[in-house]
Amino acid sequence: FTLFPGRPKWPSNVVTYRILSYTQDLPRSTVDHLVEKALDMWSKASTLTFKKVRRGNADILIGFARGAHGDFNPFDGAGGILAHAFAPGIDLGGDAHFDNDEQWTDGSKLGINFLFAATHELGHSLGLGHSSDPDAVMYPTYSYKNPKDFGLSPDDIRGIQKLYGKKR
Ligand SMILES: CC(C)C[C@H](CS(C)(=N)=N)C(=O)N[C@H]1Cc2cn(c3ccccc23)CCCCCCNC1=O
Ligand SMILES: [Zn+2]
Ligand SMILES: [Zn+2]
Repeated sequence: FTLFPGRPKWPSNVVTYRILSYTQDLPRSTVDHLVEKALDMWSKASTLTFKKVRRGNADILIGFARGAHGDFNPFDGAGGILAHAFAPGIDLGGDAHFDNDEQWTDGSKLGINFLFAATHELGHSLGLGHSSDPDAVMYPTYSYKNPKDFGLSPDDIRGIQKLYGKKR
């Protein structure tokens, strides 16, 4: 695993998040559920807990966008970069953006599995960089994983515990 330079992390073990925008590819409830599932994986492996907020600010703001969308990382249409997220910090820090030009799916082999991408992006939002382990969620390229046996690799778990400690 790798961490970001300076090892930015959230100062509190309670991290708030809010979903600002959705995709036409999946029902809102599915996006809500898969984000919660992704965060549950990270919280099970660490001392972190997550609180969803419906209004106002939050540490991690989650949204879908296409092309140029207000930060210095415009998306590139279908394929290529699927999403990006910022290391823990104020304002844009921790935020995760998903390219709405992708075909976001849940469970089907086609398109991009949203759960997998969300788990990867939220790893970045928590302070993890990329892993050289092809089995790691934090590996730089997307590959289809069977949702049944999809989960954090030992390398991902070592990384998150390095930053936030082991579950007591
Ligand atoms: C791990 C993801 C969830 C998030 C990362 C982006 S990030 C910032 N969060 N680390 C991602 O999108 N990686 C690209 C990397 C990539 C693969 N290729 C590319 C062609 C062009 C540009 C990028 C890529 C080859 C063609 C396949 C394109 C589709 C799949 N794309 C990827 O795997
Ligand atoms: Zn962005
Ligand atoms: Zn990445």
